[in-house]
Amino acid sequence: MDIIFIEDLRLSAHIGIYPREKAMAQTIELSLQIGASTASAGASDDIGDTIDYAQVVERLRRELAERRFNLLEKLAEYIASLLRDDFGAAWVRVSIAKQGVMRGVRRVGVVIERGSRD
Ligand SMILES: Nc1nc2c(c(=O)[nH]1)N=C([C@H](O)[C@@H](O)CO)CN2
Repeated sequence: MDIIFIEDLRLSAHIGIYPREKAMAQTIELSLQIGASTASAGASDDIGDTIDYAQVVERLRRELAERRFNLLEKLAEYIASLLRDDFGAAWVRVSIAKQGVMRGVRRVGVVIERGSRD
């Protein structure tokens, strides 16, 4: 399994369970590992033969600008489904972190893996 990755993408999102979080967007940090064969693109040198990570970033910016989530878990599932259903990823690891939301803790977050690595 080959991997296309996006590391520490900072996005503005409406996410959280508390009223103050629902009232305004906050910055989340997103890291993605997207499992897909890169062999075709490696042979053809054509962006049409692979998952374009620039398109992934653009799509996520648009989606997060429009949607609201309570939990990081729900957002992670949403992103995993989007990558598999709309971008054709066979396997994904989605890591999402919030920074500075709790006293004494630098980052909190979730990591999920979905799909098959075979
Ligand atoms: N497992 C989770 N725990 C918590 C979440 C979450 O998304 N998943 N969210 C919150 C609050 O929104 C928090 O980020 C505010 O400090 C608390 N626990």
